[in-house]
Amino acid sequence: MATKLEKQEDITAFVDSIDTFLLDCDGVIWAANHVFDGVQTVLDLLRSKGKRILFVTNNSTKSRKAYLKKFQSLDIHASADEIFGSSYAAAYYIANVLKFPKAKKVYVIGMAGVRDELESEGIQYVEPEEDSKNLGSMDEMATIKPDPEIGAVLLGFDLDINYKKLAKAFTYLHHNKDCHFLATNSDLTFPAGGTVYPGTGALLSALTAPLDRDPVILGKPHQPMLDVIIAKYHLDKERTCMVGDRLDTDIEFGKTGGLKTLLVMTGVTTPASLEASKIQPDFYISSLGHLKP
Ligand SMILES: O=C(O)[C@H](O)[C@H](O)COP(=O)(O)O
Ligand SMILES: [Mg+2]
Repeated sequence: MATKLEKQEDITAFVDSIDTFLLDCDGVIWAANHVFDGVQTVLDLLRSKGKRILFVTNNSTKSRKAYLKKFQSLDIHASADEIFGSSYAAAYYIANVLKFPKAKKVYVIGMAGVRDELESEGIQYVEPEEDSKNLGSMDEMATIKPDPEIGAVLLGFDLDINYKKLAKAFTYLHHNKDCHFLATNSDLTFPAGGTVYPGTGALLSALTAPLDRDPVILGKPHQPMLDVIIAKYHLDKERTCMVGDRLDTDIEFGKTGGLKTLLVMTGVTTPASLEASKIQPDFYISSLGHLKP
C-alpha cells in the first residue's frame, strides 16, 4: 500500500531522498491553462535545494518549443532540454529507431505538436488540409485507396479527429502490413476543467478495434522515453522520482523503470480508484503544491 505524505517531517525526508523529479504535466502541474495552487512555489523551492526537474508528458498536442512558451506564459521556470513530450518521443523513434526513408511520408492524426517535432527530425508527413478534400459522401470515401508513399501512421491527441482521417489511417494500415502503426500514448482519459474527457487512448481504440494489429506506443508507461532521459542525464534511479496523476501510465512507468513513484490526487486518480488498483505508488500526496520541504 502507498504511504500518504502529509506530515512535514515525512515530506522533508522524502524530498531529501530524491535528486531528480520527473514531473508529469496534465493533472500534476496544470489542467489545461490552470496551474494548480502552490506549484510554482514548490518547483522554485525544489530548485533552490539543488533538485533537478524534468517534465515528462504524454500530451502530444505541443512540441518542446511550444511547451517552453506555455511554461513561460504561466510563470513556471523551465528550459527546452528539461521537456520530454510524447510528440518528441514519436518523432525521435521514427527518425532514429525506424530510420524512416526520406521518400516516405507519415500519415498523422494529431495536432501541431506532432507535426512540428516530425519536421524538426526531417520527416515528411501528410499536410492536414489534404485530408478532407472531396470526401463528402460514402461514394467519395470509396476513393480512399492504399498509398505506398505512406510508411507510417502516427496517432496522437486530435481535437479535429473525424471519420475521414480514421478511414484513411485504417486503409493504409489494413492493406499494408509494412506500414508502421504508432501512437504517441494511450491514456484513456484526459483531465480538464475538474473532470475528465476521452483521451488519446480512446481515439486510438477507433483504429485498434477494427484492425488486427497493435500500435507501438511511445509515451509512458513505455520505457524508451525513460531510457533517453536516464542516458542523457546519467540519473541515479534510486534517487529519481516519477510524479504523476495516473496509475497505468506515470506510476507504471516509474515502477517498471526502477524509480521512486509519487501519485498526486489533482488529476485522473480518485481515492477509490487508488484503493482498487493493483498498481500502487510508493507515496501519494493531495497535490504537488503540498510537497513543500
Ligand atoms: O489523452 C492524452 O493524451 C492524455 O490524457 C494527456 O495528454 C496526458 O498528459 P500527461 O498527463 O502525461 O501530461
Ligand atoms: Mg497526467
